[in-house]
Amino acid sequence: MTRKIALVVNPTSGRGLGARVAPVVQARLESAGLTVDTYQTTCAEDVGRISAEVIGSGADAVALVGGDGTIHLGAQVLAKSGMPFGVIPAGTGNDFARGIGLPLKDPAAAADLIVAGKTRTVDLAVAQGEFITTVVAGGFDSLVNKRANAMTWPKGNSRYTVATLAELRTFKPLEYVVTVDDQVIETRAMLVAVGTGPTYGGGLQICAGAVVDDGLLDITIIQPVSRLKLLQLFPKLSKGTHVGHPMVRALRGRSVRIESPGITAYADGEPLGPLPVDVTIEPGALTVFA
Ligand SMILES: Nc1ncnc2c1ncn2[C@@H]1O[C@H](COP(=O)(O)OP(=O)(O)OP(=O)(O)O)[C@@H](O)[C@H]1O
Repeated sequence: MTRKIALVVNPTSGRGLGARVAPVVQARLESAGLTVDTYQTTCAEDVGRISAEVIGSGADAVALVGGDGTIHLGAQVLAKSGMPFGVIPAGTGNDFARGIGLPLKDPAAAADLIVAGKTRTVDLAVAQGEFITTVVAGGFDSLVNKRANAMTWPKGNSRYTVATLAELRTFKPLEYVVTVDDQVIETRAMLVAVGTGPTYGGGLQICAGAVVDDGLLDITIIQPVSRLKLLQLFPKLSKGTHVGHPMVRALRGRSVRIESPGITAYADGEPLGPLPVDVTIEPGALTVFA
């Protein structure tokens, strides 16, 4: 019997990349003999609504075209549904896709994984009643995000560089209480991150070494460092060479509470809400083509 795939496209992801790659993916799936129903989302709510409709519609699988925001929205209804779920990376960050080892710049190759039909299950974090597909973090990076979001200039990623430099001028290490399972850690830190996968921010290995299906959360505490050291840390995060550095404390656990007054937590690149935040793990919650 012909497999039927629902292709849910966020055309705005990756500043329009989603719209451009969708026809390529549809053609690839159809040429492999699959039946494809394509749905273009018109707003954020459409991603969950359409994914939910598709689960009961007789489709064999869903494929989402988009970035981490789109995957986050889709995961809210696809998690624990058992519905196999394909990802065509089309965002600016694509950290979920990176974490499960998908081809990031080759939509046809990502489509081929759906054609091949091999699936695996991956863990999701849960925080504030939402499934989180990559990383929850709060600290220096929250303040940079907040500042960057309030800026109208410059456009694009350079806004984050400007915001980082501006925030560095006044930033002081924050007081945290981090509870990992039964272990309570009271510490000053630059930021605390909790992830099921290794990266956020488009490849920064904040939870380097996180394994997406080990049933555990990876916790990173960046200890207080000088402004210069913090600036030096960011390029290291891209390469993952910060691992083992004395300023980086790494732990693993099944539940985490992050507390720090006045700090907003971010999850999958979007604001999640003010700390404190409790994070738990839902092992094997998503079934993905990979
Ligand atoms: N038509 C639309 N369909 C779906 N989402 C939309 C739409 N318009 C705006 N959005 C919003 O776009 C956000 C960004 O999408 P997404 O995260 O997939 O792309 P991105 O930001 O380019 O990639 P990344 O998060 O990987 O950096 C979504 O979280 C959603 O809130």
